[in-house]
Amino acid sequence: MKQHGLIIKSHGRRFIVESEGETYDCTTRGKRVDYACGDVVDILVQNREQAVIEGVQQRKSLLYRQDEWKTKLIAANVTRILFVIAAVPTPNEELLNRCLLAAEAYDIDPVILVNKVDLPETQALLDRLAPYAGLGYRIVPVSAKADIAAILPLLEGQTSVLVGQSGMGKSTLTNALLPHAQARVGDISEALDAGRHTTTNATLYHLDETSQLIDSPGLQAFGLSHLKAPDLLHYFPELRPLIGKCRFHNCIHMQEPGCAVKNAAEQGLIQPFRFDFLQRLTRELGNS
Ligand SMILES: Nc1nc2c(ncn2[C@@H]2O[C@H](COP(=O)(O)OP(=O)(O)OP(=O)(O)O)[C@@H](O)[C@H]2O)c(=O)[nH]1
Ligand SMILES: [Zn+2]
Repeated sequence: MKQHGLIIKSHGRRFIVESEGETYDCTTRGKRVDYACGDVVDILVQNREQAVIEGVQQRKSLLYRQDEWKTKLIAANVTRILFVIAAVPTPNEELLNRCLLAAEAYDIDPVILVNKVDLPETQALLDRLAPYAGLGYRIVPVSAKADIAAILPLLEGQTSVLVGQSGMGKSTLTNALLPHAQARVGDISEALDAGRHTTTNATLYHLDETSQLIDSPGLQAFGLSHLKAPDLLHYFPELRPLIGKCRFHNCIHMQEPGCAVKNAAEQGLIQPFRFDFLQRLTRELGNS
């Protein structure tokens, strides 16, 4: 029997799918593994516990992670990205910028969660992030250990994902947000959960009827190779007004004369880090 389901857990080649009140351990056809937590899939039920994924419904969004070797899927159909950053360990601004760009490319409203506000070093980080608030990004200070109330309204009616560098407090935040949801997914058998710490790519938890939270492991880089260099200005809020202002319509803002973006950078109208980031990304996408 064919039916729709929601992937709530991905473990390499296996997926846990929720469908019509039941949970199935699913394999895929052939060698196909390009499914992600949050995907709505077509499944063929085989018995009470097993099914096969036959295809995937069109996605509203798809986030990728990238390591030295390859790109993998993080989560699908996410509507809210919560980027977790903290003063300790040293935050990676490149990762933040890649996350913001991935969000912009899908019109997802990203929120920068500044965790560990109890640490004295946090003020310096908030000062460093001020330019991002200037670009319109919401910055929400929290403490996973003391007070997470500011996060709750951000989750309502959304499929949210917490992402960030290892050590920023994602697991602590997730545990604080999930006391109820943990119990709800408790009916997935222990066997399916075995190896969770080594192989689970992501898990989706139901917070309430309309809100989900996807938990994914710490990541080094967002995969952005699906983007096209000529589209990049659309994803930088501060550069959008310059679209169409360069002398050459196909300007990629590297060496071209009459480049409005380069002129703006020279006049200090763009944060140097953001301009460098645009150029780095243009080179990266050009080579891919
Ligand atoms: N002071 C302080 N420490 C925190 C806070 N939240 C988390 N931590 C600590 O930060 C460290 C890392 O937290 P985790 O939740 O394991 O971080 P993570 O981002 O999930 O890291 P990975 O599991 O490696 O991806 C732990 O020692 C936590 O106790 C906080 O609000 N304040
Ligand atoms: Zn240009």
